[in-house]
Amino acid sequence: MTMFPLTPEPLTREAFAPFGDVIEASDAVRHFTINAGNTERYHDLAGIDAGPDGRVVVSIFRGQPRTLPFKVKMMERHPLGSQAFVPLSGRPYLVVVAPAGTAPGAQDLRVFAARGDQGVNYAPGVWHHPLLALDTVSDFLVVDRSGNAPNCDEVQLALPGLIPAACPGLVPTAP
Ligand SMILES: NC(=O)N[C@@H](O)C(=O)O
Ligand code: NI
Repeated sequence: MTMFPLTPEPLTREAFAPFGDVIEASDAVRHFTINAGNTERYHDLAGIDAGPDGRVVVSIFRGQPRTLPFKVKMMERHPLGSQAFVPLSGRPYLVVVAPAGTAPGAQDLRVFAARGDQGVNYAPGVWHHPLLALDTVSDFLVVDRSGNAPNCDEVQLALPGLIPAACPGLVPTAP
């Protein structure tokens, strides 16, 4: 089985903008001091969307680590709402996305290496691979939609993508 080589890239707000939001305490986002100077608020970081008939829910995903090299054989999307992942374990992880719309092929995938202090929020309908924790069992706070209508479409990739063992974009968590 041939596979399509995928190259991880560092996660930045700009690069991830076509797919959603990056959730991080960066000087590039609006932030201001509150609580009589004790606390800095990094404000309004992600567009949380549960749609007209959904409810926003907060969960914790405890992910088992994936082994690299990793074959990306499927992708999924949530057409009715956004889905945000914020790491609680402080460890790097991988994010694989493709633009909302037509089912992606391996050549449409983007792979981002996220630091342990960066979260992501997938906009509704953005194709993504399910959680890709690395190295050790990792917890993530997840903010997404709960509702009655089905909200998870899956697609199998005719040609799998391959994430290499040595991910140049994987950087240690910021000090
Ligand atoms: N199925 C589920 O809730 N998780 C996936 O949506 C995922 O993106 O990890
Ligand atoms: Ni998902």
